[in-house]
Amino acid sequence: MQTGRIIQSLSGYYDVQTADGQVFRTRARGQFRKNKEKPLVGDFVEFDSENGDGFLWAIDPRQNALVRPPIANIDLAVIVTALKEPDFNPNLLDRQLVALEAAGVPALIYFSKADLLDDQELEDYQNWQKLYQKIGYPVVMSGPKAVEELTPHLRDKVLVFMGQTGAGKSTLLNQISPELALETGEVSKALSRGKHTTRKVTLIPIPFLAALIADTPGFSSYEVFDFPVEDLVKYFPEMRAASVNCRFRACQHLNEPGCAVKEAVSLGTIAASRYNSYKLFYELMKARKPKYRKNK
Ligand SMILES: Nc1nc2c(ncn2[C@@H]2O[C@H](COP(=O)(O)OP(=O)(O)OP(=O)(O)O)[C@@H](O)[C@H]2O)c(=O)[nH]1
Ligand SMILES: [Zn+2]
Repeated sequence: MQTGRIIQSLSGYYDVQTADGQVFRTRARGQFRKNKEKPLVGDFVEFDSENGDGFLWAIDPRQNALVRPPIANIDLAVIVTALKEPDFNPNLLDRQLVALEAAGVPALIYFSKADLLDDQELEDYQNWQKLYQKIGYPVVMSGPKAVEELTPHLRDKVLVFMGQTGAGKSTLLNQISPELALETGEVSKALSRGKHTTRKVTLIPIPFLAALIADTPGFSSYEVFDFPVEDLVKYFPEMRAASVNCRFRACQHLNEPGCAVKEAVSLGTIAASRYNSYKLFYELMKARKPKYRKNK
């Protein structure tokens, strides 16, 4: 028995890389299908391989996983957010942050197109940068120092890049590693060609960072949250922290008296924009039709 990480899946085959860099093509054992357990790219697995015929025997417990792209054990998601063209949308950024918090995936915010801002705008955006940094998210602004600033955050990690179309993902990848940008571009083009194209998921190495990056970007615009609305506050770290002081244990931080979250918003220690996102998502989640399918 050997252990390794799945670095590619294609038509029911899983390519597993061992610590010494060797790659073995494997198939999942029938027991996985029976248990409705599906190996994901990024999974650490136990497998054996003889004469090129490999089988997966077990999947190690996952640290986290995303649906889009279907990758497990992600160390960092880089959210690429344009400051201009399209205009910065804090709501969209918060939506992506909440989805990542809910999935247990650490996030870094990359603000692209800072060069398109005038001095006044740049000052405003430095305030956004501070706001998110204070919550605990690393924030990097585009510019000549961006790659240098990003490098320590990316080293040795399994990465997913996400962000709206036109946000600047390819441009950033190109700055980090030109060969990589080319490769991802080609792969995503191949993927979008048609529904009948075989679904392939790959982690591509970035040798100088000793990192791996998913070849497909994460979700971009609208994402339905699939957790109970009561949990929403947990995924706003600064609100979660404040909410322990709410008078009522079941406080939803809307109209309840003695709400420590609203108090913090009025004092300015929690940003109004973040609270607005909370309220908006809350309303959207309340308004959606209940789903009767069992979540597994
Ligand atoms: N001025 C400026 N333009 C940028 C920057 N980043 C990206 N752009 C431009 O914005 C446009 C979109 O950038 P891309 O890198 O293709 O965006 P993307 O996120 O990969 O978009 P999709 O491939 O559609 O998902 C291109 O015309 C880029 O040249 C930046 O930092 N400054
Ligand atoms: Zn409250």
